[in-house]
Amino acid sequence: MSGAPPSDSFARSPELAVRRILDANLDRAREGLRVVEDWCRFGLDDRELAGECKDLRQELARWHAPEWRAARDTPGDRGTELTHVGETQRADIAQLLQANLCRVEEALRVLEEFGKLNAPDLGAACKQLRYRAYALDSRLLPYRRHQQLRAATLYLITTPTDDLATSVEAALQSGVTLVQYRDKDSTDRSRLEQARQLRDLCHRHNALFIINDRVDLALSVDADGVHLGQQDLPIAVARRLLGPQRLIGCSTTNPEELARALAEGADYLGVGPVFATPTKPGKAPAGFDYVRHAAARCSRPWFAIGGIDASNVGEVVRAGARQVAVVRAIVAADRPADATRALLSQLPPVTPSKLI
Ligand SMILES: Cc1ncc(COP(=O)(O)OP(=O)(O)O)c(N)n1
Ligand SMILES: Cc1nc(C(=O)O)sc1CCOP(=O)(O)O
Ligand SMILES: [Mg+2]
Repeated sequence: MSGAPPSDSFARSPELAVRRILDANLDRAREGLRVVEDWCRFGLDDRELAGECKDLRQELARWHAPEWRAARDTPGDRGTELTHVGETQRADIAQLLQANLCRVEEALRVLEEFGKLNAPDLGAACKQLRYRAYALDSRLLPYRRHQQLRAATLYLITTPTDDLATSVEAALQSGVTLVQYRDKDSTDRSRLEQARQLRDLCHRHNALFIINDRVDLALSVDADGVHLGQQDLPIAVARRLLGPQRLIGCSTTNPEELARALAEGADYLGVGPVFATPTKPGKAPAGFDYVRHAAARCSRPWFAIGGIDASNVGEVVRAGARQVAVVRAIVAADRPADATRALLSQLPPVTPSKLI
């Protein structure tokens, strides 16, 4: 390194710096917990989860030594102006919760590491608190999945292509938040590899990742759920295998199938085919009457599917759909990003208040 140090932080005593780190991260962890707690209390009406957040906050407050508070120097903190764009906007409650849980977990990890230097008891306590924060995170996971499902207006379903990951990534970057891996032709080895790759991609972009047909594959790659048709495993069998935390979608073509799928506990429905489509050859279109029926009767998220693209999605929305699923309109498009935007611009977003 040459020249003068870039900041006077080099001149601070390491001991003072560590006190400031402990002070800042004790606050950070408690603030994040407060956000999660208020949602559990006022949004979910879940006394037990709210109580766990409160317990964690109080436990942290007990560790906050006066000498660490005294080390605080907010005007001299060069980090207060570092704001990432993602911190000023949250798409929905699910994202807000996820961001705050991450904040808590990160702060606890920092406390654990720096605590090892001059507060080993704090370090050890924060390790335990971090495990409790992970447990809280996984108890909120099903709720976050349902929120995201309800907020997703465009569902991308894949079909094998030369560079599927590139198309899926373009769609994710353009606003898709729900992806289904559907591959009827490949070997299981290749499905496993592709599913892992797409799962990583989706989770990096905070999108839900669903597997078509195969409960075993969904479990193997830790997907968010599975999509089942009328000829696939019954919902009850899939639920036993997947547990209550993962999503199960079910294809329906008429009012009877829709009523049965709801009664059997599907988390969301496919409603179609709206139009005849070469992606599902031989399946007669259910048409707009069935879309209107779903709009009037379906209390859970449902996706109009079959032959939908940017040129006809407006009609589907006018028939009552607010969520649609597509294969070719994105995967076979010359520019998947443009195709995604063209579809999304015609699908009104769900306002956060409707997600509660
Ligand atoms: C969202 C969504 N809806 C319907 C389907 C079709 O499922 P299925 O009838 O099982 O047919 P295949 O996709 O397995 O050929 C779907 N995949 N997704
Ligand atoms: C996979 C699938 N299921 C349907 C159903 O009605 O259940 S229609 C369909 C194919 C949708 O593909 P595209 O967007 O290319 O028309
Ligand atoms: Mg199927």
